[in-house]
Amino acid sequence: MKQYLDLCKRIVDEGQWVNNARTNKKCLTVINADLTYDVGNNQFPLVTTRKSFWKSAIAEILGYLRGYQNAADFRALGTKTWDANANDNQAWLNNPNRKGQDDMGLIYGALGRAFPKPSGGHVDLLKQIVEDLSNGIDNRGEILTFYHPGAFDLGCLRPCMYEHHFSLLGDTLYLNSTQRSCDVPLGLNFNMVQVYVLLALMAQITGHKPGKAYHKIVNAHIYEDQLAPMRDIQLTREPFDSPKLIINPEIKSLKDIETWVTLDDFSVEDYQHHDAIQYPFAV
Ligand SMILES: Nc1nc(=O)c2c([nH]1)NC[C@@H]1CN(c3ccc(C(=O)N[C@@H](CCC(=O)O)C(=O)O)cc3)CN21
Ligand SMILES: O=c1ccn([C@H]2C[C@H](O)[C@@H](COP(=O)(O)O)O2)c(=O)[nH]1
Repeated sequence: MKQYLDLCKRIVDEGQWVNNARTNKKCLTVINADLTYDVGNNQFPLVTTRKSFWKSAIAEILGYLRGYQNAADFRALGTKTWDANANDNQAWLNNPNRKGQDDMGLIYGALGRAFPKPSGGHVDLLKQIVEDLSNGIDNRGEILTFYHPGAFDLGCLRPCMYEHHFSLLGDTLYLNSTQRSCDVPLGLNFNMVQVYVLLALMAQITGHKPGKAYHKIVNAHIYEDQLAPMRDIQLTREPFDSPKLIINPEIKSLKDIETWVTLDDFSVEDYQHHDAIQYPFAV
């Protein structure tokens, strides 16, 4: 939580204004931030200086792992966070590749679970990584990537957290996640939860202890209409101790994640938080 507040404060104090053409909004921006989450010691990085809708964040990462590409599937899992990008962005509505209401196109898991090979066909990156790690193999390239520049015009948004690299040291699993662009008031509140949950789940289904997750952010920004609530409300609040995340131990395989896991398989204990803050969302 302190790392998050330090980053928010750094943007407020040192950020530079950048015009963003896609959203037509100005962003107060810094370059490079490195956050670390101690998953092995259950230091769940949930924001406490406002109410965080952590279930929505977990629904998003489950949807990515399942390769979803439709906002209705994300809603069925328990989050509406993809509705606006699928249905309200004019550039995507005008794109001939959009296949109707709720279509998000070829993004995130839709790519990572079926990454096109130059020689033809696809590779399921996640399945391969789970197989390797389950057999104790780390080939120094256990990389789940969602980044395919050749597919940008086929999806509603380029992936923000675009790469997850897993590593084994003895019986402990580590994760390095990379994010190219970060909406710190809204997106990061979710992305911290997602990096944590991804390592915890992957360790659980591959039979390893979770270690640390390292989260690299390149462009970290606050949109102009989010600055006042961040600076004048959220940053004036004292954080509470971090809560604990409990994951159903019956989740034992990638198939389990693909077939029966729901948000009921996750719970948070001892979550003390300040009141909710509604931040504007840039589509
Ligand atoms: N501008 C922007 N920021 C983002 O963080 C973002 C995008 N676009 N587009 C793709 C996804 C969608 N994400 C979202 C979308 C909405 C919320 C949101 O509205 N959060 C509210 C309420 C969530 C709820 O009730 O479930 C919040 O207070 O956190 C968060 C992340 C993250 N990503
Ligand atoms: O997981 C996510 C997804 C998206 N974001 C934010 C970062 C940016 O504010 C927008 C994406 O806009 P681009 O013009 O494609 O950079 O969404 C996030 O923080 N986390």
